[in-house]
Amino acid sequence: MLKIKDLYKSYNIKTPVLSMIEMELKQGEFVSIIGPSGAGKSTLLRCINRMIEPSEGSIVFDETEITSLSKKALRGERAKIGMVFQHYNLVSRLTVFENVLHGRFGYKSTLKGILSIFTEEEKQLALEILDKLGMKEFAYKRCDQLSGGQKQRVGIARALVQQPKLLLCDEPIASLDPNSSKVIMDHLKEICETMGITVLVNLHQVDVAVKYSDRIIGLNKGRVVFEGLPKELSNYAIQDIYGSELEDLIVE
Ligand SMILES: Nc1ncnc2c1ncn2[C@@H]1O[C@H](COP(=O)(O)OP(=O)(O)OP(=O)(O)O)[C@@H](O)[C@H]1O
Repeated sequence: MLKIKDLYKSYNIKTPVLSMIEMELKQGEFVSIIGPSGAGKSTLLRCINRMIEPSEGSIVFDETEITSLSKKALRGERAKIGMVFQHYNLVSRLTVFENVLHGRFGYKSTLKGILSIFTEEEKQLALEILDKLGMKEFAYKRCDQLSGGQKQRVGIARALVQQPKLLLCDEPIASLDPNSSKVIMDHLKEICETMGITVLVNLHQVDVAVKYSDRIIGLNKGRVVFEGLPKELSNYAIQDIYGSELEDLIVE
């Protein structure tokens, strides 16, 4: 359902941040991308929905070449790709319910979006998803009154209300404590397994990637240096992925 070929991205002419990226995801897979800080994980994720413009290469999602789409056509494809952010990206003065409904903007005309006109079905869907994530009782609370873990569940609900085929999660647990992290990862795994939504998640924690993923991709300096099953992630592979950063960690 997603096929990336020969993807390059450089922010300046000198050094590419991503080089020769090749990867494929199947429908319903749970795949993690791991790698040291600056390896290009966020850039890769954001190239997929063109929040960042790739420099070269092909990204075929759901049989559509994403890189050559016009702005209007891209909007339609983006609606099928949900995104979850490390810092949630919620409007803190609005309620949980309002934030979740923002996930429907991709399906609306600009005017209906500005006026926040949503159908009864859309409102029902938002409440059902909040219920699934254990957040229905908070629906009419302002988002600035929530804990980090609760905010992230709202972020996931906003992505799910898009009824996406693919969920891109950019370090969704990097700002959370271990208990909240587990709740979020369990929800993402369940969404993948029960709804058949493909989940691609950037993670800093190797143990979490091993526990939850069907497959792991290791990035170092913008290149894929590992791709395999969690059980294939040997100490050598971890060394390849983390390189000198791993040595720094051991010294500490
Ligand atoms: N807008 C930008 N302009 C210039 N360089 C950028 C920009 N965004 C990212 N970079 C650079 O691209 C490289 C990859 O950054 P990216 O955020 O994709 O890595 P990452 O693996 O997600 O890192 P982290 O785990 O710290 O978030 C870094 O060297 C970063 O400084």
